Amino acid sequence: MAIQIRDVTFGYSLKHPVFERLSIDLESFPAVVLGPNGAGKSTLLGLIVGHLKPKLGSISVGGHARGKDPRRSRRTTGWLPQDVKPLSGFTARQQVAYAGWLKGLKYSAAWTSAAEALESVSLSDHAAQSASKLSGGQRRRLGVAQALVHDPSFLILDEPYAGLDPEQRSSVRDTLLAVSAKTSLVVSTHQTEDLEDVYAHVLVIEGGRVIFSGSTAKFYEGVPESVAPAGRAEAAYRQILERSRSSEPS
Ligand SMILES: Nc1ncnc2c1ncn2[C@@H]1O[C@H](COP(=O)(O)OP(=O)(O)OP(=O)(O)O)[C@@H](O)[C@H]1O
Repeated sequence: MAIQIRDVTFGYSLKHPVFERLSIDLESFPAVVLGPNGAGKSTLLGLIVGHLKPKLGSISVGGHARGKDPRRSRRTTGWLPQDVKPLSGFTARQQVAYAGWLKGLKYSAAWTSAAEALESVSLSDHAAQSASKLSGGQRRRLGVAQALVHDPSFLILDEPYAGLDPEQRSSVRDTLLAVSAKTSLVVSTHQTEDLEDVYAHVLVIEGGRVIFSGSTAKFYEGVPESVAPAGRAEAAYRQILERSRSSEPS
């Protein structure tokens, strides 16, 4: 179950493409996408999900071309965008069930799966609460529940840890570890502390270019042994950025 991106060009405006002839193969999951602000992480995930359309090139997810069968894409892919909007007048469980129904579940299955999805992100206690009254962190977890309610083959999460306190982060991380056993997970994050525990593949992008794509072990290559475990991912990331910047023509 791979994700293949071939010669993709995409921009929000014609003058400023975010990606030009971008090609990426993702075959090992969970995969994490790292990169500075504005690197193109959310745009890349939006293209993989099919929420954005490439101007040129092609994207295939699990052997199926994106854009050919939108209903199939919705059924097989779960998506957490950066901004999770509460639906006015819906409880948390109703919102998650509605997301499941939109993705092809029957009403009763969506209702049952919504309770399970809320449980997996530790939101069961808020299932009957109005979605618009959830805190920022709770809303983020609601978004994760919405993304996984229909048991998708691919789960694409844009900054699932944003705005979460350490306890909530650890709860979402445990959820991701659990779901990664049965779904191909792609996560964009600035959170590198748990990288080694969760991800098999690391992708680093900067300025719309891939500057690293490889196994987590390869990502750490060259980090001195003297660096403490808590700082190793950050050191590896900085090393890749510095290497890429110093090899750019001035
Ligand atoms: N809706 C939009 N309209 C116009 N330009 C956009 C839009 N969304 C993103 N961009 C631009 O596209 C580029 C890539 O942005 P993107 O949000 O994909 O980066 P990112 O790596 O996810 O950043 P961050 O870490 O800040 O979330 C940036 O130059 C950004 O300004």
